[in-house]
Amino acid sequence: MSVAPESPKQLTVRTVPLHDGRPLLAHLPEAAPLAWLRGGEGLVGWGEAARITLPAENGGSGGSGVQRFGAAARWLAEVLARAEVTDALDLPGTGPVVFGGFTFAPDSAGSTLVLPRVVIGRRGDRTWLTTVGDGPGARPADVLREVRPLRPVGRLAWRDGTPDAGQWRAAVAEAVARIRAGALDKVVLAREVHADAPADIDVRTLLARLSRDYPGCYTFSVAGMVGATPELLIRREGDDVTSLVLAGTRARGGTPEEDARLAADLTGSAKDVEEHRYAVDSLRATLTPLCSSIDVPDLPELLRLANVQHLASPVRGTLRPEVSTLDVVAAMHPTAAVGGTPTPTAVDLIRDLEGTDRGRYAGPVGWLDARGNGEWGIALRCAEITGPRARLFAGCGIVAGSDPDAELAEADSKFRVMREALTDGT
Ligand SMILES: C=C(O[C@H]1C=CC=C(C(=O)O)[C@@H]1O)C(=O)O
Repeated sequence: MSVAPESPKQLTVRTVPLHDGRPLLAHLPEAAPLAWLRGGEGLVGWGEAARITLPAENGGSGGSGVQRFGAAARWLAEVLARAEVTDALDLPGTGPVVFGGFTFAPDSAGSTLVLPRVVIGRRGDRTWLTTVGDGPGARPADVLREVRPLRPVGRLAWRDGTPDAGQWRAAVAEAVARIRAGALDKVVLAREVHADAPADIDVRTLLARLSRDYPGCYTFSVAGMVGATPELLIRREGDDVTSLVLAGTRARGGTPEEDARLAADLTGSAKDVEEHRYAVDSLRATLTPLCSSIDVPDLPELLRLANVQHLASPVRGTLRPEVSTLDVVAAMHPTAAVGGTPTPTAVDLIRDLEGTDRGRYAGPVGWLDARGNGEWGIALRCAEITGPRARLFAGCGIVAGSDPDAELAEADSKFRVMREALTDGT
């Protein structure tokens, strides 16, 4: 477990209104930017007042027996206990805020939470600045310095990941065979592709393109995981929670007629409706004991994004008072949109057939404030950025009626999000 060595004993946290109408991204410096943005609102942050990076849990190589969500909750409680907060706004996202990303698998190291030194947030017409620390550098005038302009990514060299496209197709066929033999109902299989840039990638460039092209998605950047996910695991404000379940996908059409045909094909497809139902059923089963009331629509709606269209079910609930946000996140992960049904069998099959560590892909990503308000998505349509390297991920829900070639094409349409964000001139 690593914690930022400079963590001070006492954390002085101040939130003040900010009268600055510029886009939030315009404030972000290039080094280790943190972001959670949707439609111009959200949070950006930088610097590290405190940080935890968790090791693999028991069972993995080098596993430590630390349960990652529980360890994160304990760390957060300790950090918040040291915070002296002055918060003039008292809104979701004001006061101390941590950004976080958890690994998909328990035996994978790297779940990370960061308390930034500076956060700028926006909700409706209100913008605020939160600083952590007492030094002269914590004054708004010092914090809001000019940042370097965004850098282009440069010419990329693309490589297939492991498994490659052919091997992944075979893995999908194997999964379909196991599902037809009755071993499980659904599994989500993912693959990766890699891109090498000529220099360190300016994550802000990717964030700017993602939030421009996917304004309805959650554009995020947390400790190197960068993407624009359409899938909201949980938003909490007070005791109210909302979630958006996605499963079932078609590409967008090149013409309005083709688009409508693909949409009708999706909503009328028994295979996709079944795939979606597994995801809704697993969410309902997980949320019901945590909520005093829950509202799940009978039928999914259509969610249209620039690259794909999905079957989508918005779910609302009221949390029981004793339940923490990280309890909910831990209980919901992995949903059937990224794991499968039944979950334990699906997760075992993912390990057998993918043969690679997903890292924080398909894990919960988001932010949390000291009152328990927060937004957590599932890290999809994303890439892990390490210096000049990008590792992109995309996965597809496999059920008895899945066709490996169609799934390969669907994964490609999901890769488009990050491929285009990484490509200059798009
Ligand atoms: C696993 C991914 O998407 C999930 C979310 C929505 C629709 C999905 C699908 O139709 O297969 C996937 O379950 C991904 O984008 O990598």
